[in-house]
Amino acid sequence: MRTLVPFGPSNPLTRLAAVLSPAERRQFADAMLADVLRTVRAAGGDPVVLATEPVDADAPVVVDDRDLSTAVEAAIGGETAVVMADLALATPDALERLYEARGDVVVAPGRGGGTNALVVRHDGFELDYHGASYRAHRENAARVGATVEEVDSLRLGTDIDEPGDLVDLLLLGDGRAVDWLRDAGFRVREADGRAVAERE
Ligand SMILES: Nc1nc2c(ncn2[C@@H]2O[C@H](COP(=O)(O)OP(=O)(O)OP(=O)(O)O)[C@@H](O)[C@H]2O)c(=O)[nH]1
Ligand SMILES: C[C@H](OP(=O)(O)O)C(=O)O
Repeated sequence: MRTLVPFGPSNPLTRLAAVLSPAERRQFADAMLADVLRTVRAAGGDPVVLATEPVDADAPVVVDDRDLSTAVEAAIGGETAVVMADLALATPDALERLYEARGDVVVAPGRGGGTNALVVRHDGFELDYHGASYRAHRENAARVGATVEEVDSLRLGTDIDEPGDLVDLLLLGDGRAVDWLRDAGFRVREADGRAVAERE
């Protein structure tokens, strides 16, 4: 399935600014993008990077500097998946479940109310990313009479946004992003019975 992978490489991952420098955030974002592209291909998908500026990537790149929802809506055509570039825990199995779910709209919600992955098979469906986009996308589907299927997946539901997400990647990840984190000195430490990510 054609799979758009939105990517904003200019000052990415600002919620990780407390633990990564601007240059490190860009390197880490690139590593996660590479992992997502590889996983999309392994699931049988056909990735297209939808970026705000030209980037080097192992996939065709479409450049559109308009806001995320406008750019995704313009790039969708026919049956299209949208998989965020910060889903560094995504596996081929999880993406296959997304592709195989029926429904005019298929949503994999992210923790905190986001829409981490989508399949759109309905012409009238409007995109509304940021904020509680999961809720907005369900409402937008209902408005145009589109059926919605939800994919309940830890690996699609865990986007890497905040320092607290890094422990999930260190424990469950398997790719360039987790290698980058380890090379940067991040380790899992147990503190008061909880696992936390810490930089050496
Ligand atoms: N094409 C495009 N992709 C975007 C844009 N904004 C964010 N993205 C991508 O959409 C996905 C989810 O966005 P966020 O979680 O907000 O990522 P981010 O902007 O790097 O991180 P924050 O600065 O912490 O919000 C990531 O893959 C981003 O690279 C945009 O304006 N255009
Ligand atoms: C783009 C946005 O990502 P988040 O900021 O929730 O990670 C969303 O999923 O609507």
